[in-house]
Amino acid sequence: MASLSSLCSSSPSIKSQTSIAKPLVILRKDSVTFPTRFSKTPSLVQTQSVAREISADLSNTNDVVPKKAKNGLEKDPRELWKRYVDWLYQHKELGLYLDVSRVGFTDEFVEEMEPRFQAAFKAMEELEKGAIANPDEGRMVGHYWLRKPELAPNSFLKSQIETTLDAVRKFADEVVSGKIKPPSSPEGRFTSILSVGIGGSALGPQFVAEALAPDNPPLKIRFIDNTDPAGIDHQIAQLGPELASTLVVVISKSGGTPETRNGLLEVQKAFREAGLEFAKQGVAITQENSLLDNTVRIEGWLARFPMFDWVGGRTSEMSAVGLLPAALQGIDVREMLAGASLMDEANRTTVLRNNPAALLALCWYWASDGVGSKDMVVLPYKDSLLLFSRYLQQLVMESLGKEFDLDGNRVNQGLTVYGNKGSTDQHAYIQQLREGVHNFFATFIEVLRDRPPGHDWELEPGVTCGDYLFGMLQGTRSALYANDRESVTVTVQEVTPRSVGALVALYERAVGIYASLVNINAYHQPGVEAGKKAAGEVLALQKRVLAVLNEASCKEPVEPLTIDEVAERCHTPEDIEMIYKIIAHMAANDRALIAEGSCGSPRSIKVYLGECNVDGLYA
Ligand SMILES: O=P(O)(O)OC[C@H]1O[C@H](O)[C@H](O)[C@@H](O)[C@@H]1O
Repeated sequence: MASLSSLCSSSPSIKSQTSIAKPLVILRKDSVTFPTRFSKTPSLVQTQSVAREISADLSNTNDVVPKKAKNGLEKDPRELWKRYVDWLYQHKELGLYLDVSRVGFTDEFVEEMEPRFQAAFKAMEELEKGAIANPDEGRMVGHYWLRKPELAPNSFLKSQIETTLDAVRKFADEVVSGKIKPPSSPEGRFTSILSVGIGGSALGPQFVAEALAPDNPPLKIRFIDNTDPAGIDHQIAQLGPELASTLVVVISKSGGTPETRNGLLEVQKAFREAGLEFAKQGVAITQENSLLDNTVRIEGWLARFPMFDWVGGRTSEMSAVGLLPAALQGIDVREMLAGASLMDEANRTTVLRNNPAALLALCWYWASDGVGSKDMVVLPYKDSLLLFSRYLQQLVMESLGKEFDLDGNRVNQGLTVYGNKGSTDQHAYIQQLREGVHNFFATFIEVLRDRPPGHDWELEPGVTCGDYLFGMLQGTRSALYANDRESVTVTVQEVTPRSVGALVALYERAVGIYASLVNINAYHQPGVEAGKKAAGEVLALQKRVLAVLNEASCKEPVEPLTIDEVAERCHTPEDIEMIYKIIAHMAANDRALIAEGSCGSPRSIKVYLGECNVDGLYA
């Protein structure tokens, strides 16, 4: 007897690009006359239409059904089943399903949005052909070409993509095999990766490492993704003598990001102190002729791989940025690319119902009124997908969080993303989601396979740990919906390079389509420049404060200055608060005020402050 499990089986894949789905089947054949039209593989449209007939049969009952919720959300279980069947997207070859039935968009809304979706599909088609889809920076947007190089608008780009992929895989193979080895390490091979990068140069590799790294990878990866000295020290301390067999992969598209540069300088210092030659263990992934690229060439590092200006940081997981760290951990990058490519293909259809990325964009628009009025809570019910929401935070919020639209109107757009994992988060903030302020919609990521075949274990008769996890997801989904909280569910068979590649591609495309719906440029990030500029100004002010304090503390007797006087001498009285904070931070770190030779021996700022009556300062 057929069963619902056939919906989830990963039976031999049907060789077709799009979502040929095994039809939904009903457990008890007598509950519905199952159409006999499935003698051949149905197209999705057929499946959908037949599914509509199935659900129509189901709705012919005499049961008393609850009234629809005030906001129009369907609450009748039979109608919900019909909606579930009617709208379920199935990609049979990927074994990936998207359930949008718990988002209450109406048929009228879908009809109303159709022209915008067709425009979005057209824009996406032009983007893939090489249009300047990032007009603010005058750039093409080519991350989809990374998994289908023949899509690239010219042979040079195609060749760059293919050559880089070959070089990444060859290098990784030679490191893992020991053909490329560190100059002096007892193991005689590289055993660790220390990735130095931030933002899109870290979040993708971190997400994929957590999701896909085997229990005993050929090289174990750790990350320096911030300019926190204590964090850097911690990573280097954990490496200890293993620094000698560590491959340092410095990732920076611009090659000039301060945090990454600082991390590199700190790591190079650690290498010097350990008597190791950094260049022989250093690899860079950066744009041609960037500051980092030039450093690599001058210092003769072990290897460098290019980043392309038409790939953004937040969409670089399928470039060398993501593929090199993954391959070094023994992850099958071809499978990642294949999963992404299959998902891309599915997302090229202009039939909204058959386009999973468009369906996601539809749900986002409906749920957040096209203005980000509700947050997207991402809840993967799988430990290994813990970092998916952090990855999506940059992909979604750095793409959609924009002040102006493409016509220059101030829109302050965005879509807030947060979440960790289920069922763990049920013990943290689900209380508020269920009963508190209704300012979100949920995204459940369901992984059907709990453990590798043959490894399952019943912790009570007929029940496994995975059943609990499944039950918690379904229970939370139902409990939220019962209180009118909407959700989508993305289901994959298991966490594999292919399904992870597909998830990355699904959300990259959904962001791009959604951006078209709300008329914004998803591919630039003007807002981050403001923060970087302001940080630079703080450091410049700190230099002036140091000069003023150096001079004052050099005098005999020492010249006590008030905060006001320091600000006056820095010629920026309006920066008095920042000056106060700068001095306090330096005092907390007991910074030396006077460099050797300028005026006596180095003296601690604390000593100087102790000799002054600089009022109001931290102790
Ligand atoms: O890769 P990098 O050039 O070092 O940039 C790292 C990150 O810097 C900025 O924060 C950008 O907004 C991100 O999109 C980028 O991923």
